[in-house]
Amino acid sequence: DDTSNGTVPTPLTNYLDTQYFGEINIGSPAQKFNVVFDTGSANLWVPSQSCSPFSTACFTHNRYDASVSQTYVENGTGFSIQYASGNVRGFLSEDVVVVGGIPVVQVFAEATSLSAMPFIFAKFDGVLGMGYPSVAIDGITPVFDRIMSQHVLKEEVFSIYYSRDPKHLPGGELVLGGTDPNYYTGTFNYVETRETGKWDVIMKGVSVGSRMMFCAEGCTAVIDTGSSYITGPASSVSLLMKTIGAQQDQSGYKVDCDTVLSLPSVTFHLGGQEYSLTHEDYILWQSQMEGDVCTVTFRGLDVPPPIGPIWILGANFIARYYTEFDRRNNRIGFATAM
Ligand SMILES: CCc1nc(N)nc(N)c1-c1ccc2c(c1)N(CCCOC)[C@H](c1ccccc1)CC2
Repeated sequence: DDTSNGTVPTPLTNYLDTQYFGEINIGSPAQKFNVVFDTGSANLWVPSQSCSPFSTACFTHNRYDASVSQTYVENGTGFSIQYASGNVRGFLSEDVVVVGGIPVVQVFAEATSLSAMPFIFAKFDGVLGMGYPSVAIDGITPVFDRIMSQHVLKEEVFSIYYSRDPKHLPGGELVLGGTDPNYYTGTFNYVETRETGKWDVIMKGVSVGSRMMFCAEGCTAVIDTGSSYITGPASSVSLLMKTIGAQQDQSGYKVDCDTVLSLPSVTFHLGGQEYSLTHEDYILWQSQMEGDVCTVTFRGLDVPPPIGPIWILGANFIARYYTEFDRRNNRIGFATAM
């Protein structure tokens, strides 16, 4: 954790190209936790030692034990957070949190109940929200804001690299204070955030092959490191899936693996640039007992107004486009990932 040049890397683990998480420490002595660094939320929570033994998802993960930490400060305020895929309830505590070697005194939540679906599938323990303070539950100052106020970072930005192949090490990297040229080529193209307070931008359209099919009049896109997939309004995604010949089953959309090579690219128009994903980027090809299964990593999700309708560009987009989140200039930069 070399903060001498003001940039701090944290290696991430890539689980099946669908979950990316890195290690943080909480308390003294240090208690280790795997967390998703999540631009779609702005709170830190980890499972609590005091979680109910009936909460399977809590019980199968590392749990924070306040009673053994010399730097623990009691708070006790209630906490509840809702994600697109699951909710978490608990209470607030305060302790020293260390990210990439930088210590901050942080108010965070001890989770006492996690919705079994889908947290039983979580390979990570908790979530470290990298969103703006304006979306933080209970008005808690987020971790990155606490780090910025220490003035140890070269720039008030953070960047995310997600690898596209679980065998490729590291599975990813978070950089606080800058970017890591080892993981991108070319220059960054920037898009202003739509309203300061969220990591979202105006998208100018979504094309399939050369045809502009959705969002032609403009729409909102959230750049969300906490989502595995790309989501869009259910009607749009279902038309997109029909166009590429995908069938929907209970676990999402599938295509016949021998049609994969002929699938069209899907292009997202952000700022002055077109960001294309090919079948390499949006098909999850898994060889299973009953043969190969090709899952399309798009999901329909209708987010109710006033926030929705929105598109969420998640891990499969970020794996193709190395992303810099710039708090100084309220903008998001994309470069081609290595
Ligand atoms: C990181 C928190 C979060 N933040 C935001 N903004 N959006 C969402 N959707 C999540 C979220 C909540 C819960 C889970 C999740 C993600 N998972 C995905 C990790 C993505 O890692 C990058 C896993 C999963 C496995 C199976 C099927 C669905 C989901 C475990 C469960």
